[in-house]
Amino acid sequence: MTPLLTDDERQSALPALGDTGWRGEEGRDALRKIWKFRSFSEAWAFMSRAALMAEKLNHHPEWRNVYNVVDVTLTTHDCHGLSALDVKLAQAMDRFAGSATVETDHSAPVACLCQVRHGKG
Ligand SMILES: C[C@H](O)[C@H](O)[C@H]1CNC2=NC(N)=NC(=O)C2=N1
Repeated sequence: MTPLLTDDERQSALPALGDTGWRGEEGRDALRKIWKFRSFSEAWAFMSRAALMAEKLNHHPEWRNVYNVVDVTLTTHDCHGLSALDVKLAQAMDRFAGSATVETDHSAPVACLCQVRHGKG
């Protein structure tokens, strides 16, 4: 069983991850980061490297890719929260992502959803 990060471990690891654009995920003990690459090809190259690291660590991301955007959530299902493996994978992903743009504003006001939208943009 993978242990949850202790308060001390959180204090020492999370602020630095916050500085690179990792955020908490609403309602979960999980880290989230959204990268925007220059192309799908660069996004895929990043995902390939991250996938190999995930296999090596036997620790896998929840992620979504749309064109050049990769939206990653890290948490440890085993202990229902953050463990040292999430910190390790987050740090590795930061190395692999290089200078890709980071989107830190994850939420849009719900008011934007009040009108039915028909396709196109
Ligand atoms: C059996 C195997 O060790 C588990 O299924 C691993 C695989 N990858 C995993 N990934 C993540 N994020 N959390 C886990 O608890 C986890 N468990």
